[in-house]
Amino acid sequence: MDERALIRSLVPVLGAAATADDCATIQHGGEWLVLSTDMLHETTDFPAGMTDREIGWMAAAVTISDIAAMGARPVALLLATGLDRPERLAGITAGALECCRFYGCDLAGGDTDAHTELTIVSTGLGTAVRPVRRSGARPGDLICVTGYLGGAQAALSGYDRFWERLIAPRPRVAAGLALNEAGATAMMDISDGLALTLHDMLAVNGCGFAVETARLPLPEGVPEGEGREFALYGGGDFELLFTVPPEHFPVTGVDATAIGLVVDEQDVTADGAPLPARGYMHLWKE
Ligand SMILES: Nc1ncnc2c1ncn2[C@@H]1O[C@H](COP(=O)(O)OP(=O)(O)O)[C@@H](O)[C@H]1O
Ligand SMILES: Cc1ncc(C[n+]2csc(CCOP(=O)(O)OP(=O)(O)O)c2C)c(N)n1
Ligand SMILES: [Mg+2]
Ligand SMILES: [Mg+2]
Ligand SMILES: [Mg+2]
Repeated sequence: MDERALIRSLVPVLGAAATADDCATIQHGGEWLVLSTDMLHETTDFPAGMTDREIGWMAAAVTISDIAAMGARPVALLLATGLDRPERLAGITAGALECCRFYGCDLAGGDTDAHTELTIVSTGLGTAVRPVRRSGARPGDLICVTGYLGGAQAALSGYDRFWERLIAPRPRVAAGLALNEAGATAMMDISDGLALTLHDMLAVNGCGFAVETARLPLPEGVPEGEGREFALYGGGDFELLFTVPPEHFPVTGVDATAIGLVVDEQDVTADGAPLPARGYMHLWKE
């Protein structure tokens, strides 16, 4: 059993909307509230060598990234920490606070508990006049990504100069807001690799995604074949994947690359061949 299959099993129980986007959305007054929560564990999410401060930054960043992915502005974050050792709380909180301040978000509360494995749940609130959803892609739109892909996986594979990229994700909040303003039709963040993310988009759109691998922005100094594997199937980059009508791209102030086209045929392809839904996923033993 994998995480995606398990989440799909919730659809008949909760309805499709509960699992359709990076954030839950609630209409409130003249705007929308967006809400996201993410759980991180020491063994699966915090590579050995990370400091508690870096762990705190990462925990806040993954949630702020989901808010950015809606084209929303982060407002407040709650941090629930299950601690294996009580002395870790100070460093974790300092790191999360640093990240929140950087993005203009209030670290407004949380919860503290004892736990065998360090486990952090960060829950974030943001606002948008009109959130950008994962659905909304239209045939003829460009498929684009911000920044470059594969850096976090390059670090995990021994390319030490990408270490910062792995441990200190930089949510693309300003880009998300600008892309919303510029008319992006669909958006999500790339936490689990480009291929899996495109398949997540496919699941909620009535069209398909055709990518050209020669266009992928890759980690500099990594051999091209390896860099492409990292970009397609490695997790932890936290860039934005979005679709946008060609006449609205590029967007001033947003570092992004067009990597393909939204097409009628409901499939994800790379260079014309089906792209497998492979990437970073949590698994359970059968
Ligand atoms: N246990 C759960 N109950 C309800 N909704 C869930 C649960 N797990 C995941 N989801 C929803 O499924 C979608 C996909 O989750 P996830 O892959 O974690 O998204 P993201 O990578 O953006 O955090 C999200 O909309 C999330 O809110
Ligand atoms: C051991 C390890 N592998 C990979 C990463 C890079 N990384 C950080 S968060 C993340 C994925 C996001 O985690 P997940 O629980 O799937 O969150 P979500 O997709 O819900 O945002 C990855 C791959 C890491 N930090 N540590
Ligand atoms: Mg996301
Ligand atoms: Mg999540
Ligand atoms: Mg994930």
